[in-house]
Amino acid sequence: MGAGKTTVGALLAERWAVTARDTDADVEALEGRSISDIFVDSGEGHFRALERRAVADALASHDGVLALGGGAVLDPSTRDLLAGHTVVFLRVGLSDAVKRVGLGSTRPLLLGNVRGQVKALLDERAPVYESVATLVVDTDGRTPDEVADEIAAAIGEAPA
Ligand SMILES: Nc1ncnc2c1ncn2[C@@H]1O[C@H](COP(=O)(O)OP(=O)(O)O)[C@@H](O)[C@H]1O
Ligand SMILES: O=C(O)C1=C[C@@H](OP(=O)(O)O)[C@@H](O)[C@H](O)C1
Ligand SMILES: [Mg+2]
Repeated sequence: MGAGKTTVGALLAERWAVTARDTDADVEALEGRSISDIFVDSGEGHFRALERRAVADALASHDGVLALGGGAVLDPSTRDLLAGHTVVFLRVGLSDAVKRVGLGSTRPLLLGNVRGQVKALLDERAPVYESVATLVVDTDGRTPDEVADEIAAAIGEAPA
């Protein structure tokens, strides 16, 4: 969270003249309620099931840049579906992540103790992110445009 997946995904799609999609937005559109409301009213487990389906649907039908939510790749079946795709890990350190999401973050997993939660999630998830990535890009101290430039330069044309 705060790595810039949603923001950089949209910029990259623009550079490549393809469409951008974001699985969080897909889940919200399908459910007609916000991610926060889904967590509060139906629980994280329900959100993860919706997310798993949204990622599978998008990978099957979408031809462009897809931004995932930060917890999506914790699901083993989602990791399997990503095999064969170009997967970019936007790496972010604690300080920049907290600055970007804000101490008053509305992201449900960060409520209460943003710094502590971000640190715990980064520590726990970094190995998983590295294991699924085909490209790792550091984002600390860089603008979304600079990050998108680096990805476009590393990958070249939009991947098939
Ligand atoms: N490289 C960056 N530098 C500074 N701010 C950024 C950067 N990338 C994203 N942001 C800002 O951080 C916030 C979270 O970005 P977002 O794209 O929603 O991240 P994610 O989807 O990974 O959670 C947004 O306000 C966005 O404008
Ligand atoms: O890391 C996570 O578990 C989550 C990240 C969020 O998306 P972003 O990573 O786009 O903020 C969103 O899917 C949800 O709040 C859970
Ligand atoms: Mg996002």
